[in-house]
Amino acid sequence: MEQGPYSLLRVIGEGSFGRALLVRCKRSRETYVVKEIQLPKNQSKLENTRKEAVLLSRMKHPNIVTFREAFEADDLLCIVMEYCSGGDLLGRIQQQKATQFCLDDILKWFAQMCAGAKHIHDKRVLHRDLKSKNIFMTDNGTIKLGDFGSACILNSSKAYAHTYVGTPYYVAPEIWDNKPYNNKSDVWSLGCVLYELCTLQHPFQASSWKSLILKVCRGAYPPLPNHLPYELQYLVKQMFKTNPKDRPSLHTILTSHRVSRLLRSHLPSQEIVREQQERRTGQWNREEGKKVADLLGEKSLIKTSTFEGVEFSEGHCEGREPGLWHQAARPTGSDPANVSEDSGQRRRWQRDPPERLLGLLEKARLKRAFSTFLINRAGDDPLVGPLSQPPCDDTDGPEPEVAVDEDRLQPRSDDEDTDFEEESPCDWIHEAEKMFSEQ
Ligand SMILES: Nc1ncnc2c1ncn2[C@@H]1O[C@H](COP(=O)(O)OP(=O)(O)OP(=O)(O)O)[C@@H](O)[C@H]1O
Repeated sequence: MEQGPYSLLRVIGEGSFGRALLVRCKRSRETYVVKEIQLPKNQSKLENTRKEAVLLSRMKHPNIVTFREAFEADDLLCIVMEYCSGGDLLGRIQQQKATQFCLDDILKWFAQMCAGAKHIHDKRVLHRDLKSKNIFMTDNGTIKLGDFGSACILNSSKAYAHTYVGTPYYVAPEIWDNKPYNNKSDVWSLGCVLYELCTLQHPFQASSWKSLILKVCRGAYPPLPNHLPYELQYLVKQMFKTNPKDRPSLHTILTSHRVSRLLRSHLPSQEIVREQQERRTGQWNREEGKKVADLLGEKSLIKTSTFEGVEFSEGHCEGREPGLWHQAARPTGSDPANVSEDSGQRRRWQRDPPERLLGLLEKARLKRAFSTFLINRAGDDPLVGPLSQPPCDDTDGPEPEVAVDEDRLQPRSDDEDTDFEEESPCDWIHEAEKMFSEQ
């Protein structure tokens, strides 16, 4: 590092993927963060990892940590990015001690998070590890989403010793149920961050895996304090819908949700203008998309997903079994309540708690609160997670009054939404089971 264009100031932390360093550019004297990621040995995977890292890092948006450059040193891919001197949001929340944030700050920060995450989703990229620790602040108080793409980079190579899951406290119910990660899974995680901003607490507090997963899968969280506006309470409730189809997309949250007006009044005006321009120029017009799809029929490059008005370019779906899209498609006019029954294995929401997972976790040693969660292929501790195993795994003591997702057995799709899933879902529960059986 010292011989290159940057000099090392200090190590600012070590995450699940490697170290984060604070460096100074020798020429400009500006400070940056360098994230080190271990590179795979296999050549073709190496190329993919490089490409993906750079592609993902190059997303440009005022609410996304800015990429500067990437270079390789030894076996490490080093991604140089903007340094957010205000630190991460988790630190900011912890500084508050018991003093609640004012509503303006909550709305201003949350609106910016949504704008950054929406930008990623518009490009068909999933963050997969949204949490207050991955959300940063600049010295002028702007919110920046960081660390997106790490998950994809990590997943892109089997040479890595891990299968990526996410951060358990922020992971949506469908992930515990081994369903594919989708844009609404990011919405769930942002719901957790919004809840933290509103209460300084995590919505799903638990002292055991079992309790955490059951709470998440039931969508059971202590309600927000009454003094917060109804729109926010309603939004949180919707973001914690256990069925991803019932959660609003970021597009809906920012444009046509009850809370949109409040949020948009807290976004900088340039963001509103930018977004309107993007909508005018870049995005598919729904009517046009439908016409093209009708014309081309089965051979269409554009396929409509479970939800109307959703366009997928097949270019984005390489390697996906084509049949799955057919399973996911719902004819116009069919009853959304039946979608989960009719739409095939991958879309079905299982109503039972994930027994398979709970059984598996009984065997796991658990540690490290709030960390990114990986299935460790090589180690003797296959599940590295956030909670320490209590003597009795059954309860968390008396439950406080909780809001439960009452509608979870009667799914109600948000037909206006744009939905997409990860491209190569990994059956991580199966991976973990295999490892346990080999031990
Ligand atoms: N762009 C940045 N600006 C300022 N601080 C940063 C930046 N990126 C990371 N950090 C800080 O560096 C430390 C390490 O971050 P890193 O993302 O590597 O792991 P993590 O988020 O702590 O853990 P995990 O990998 O489990 O998510 C954290 O304290 C984080 O706040």
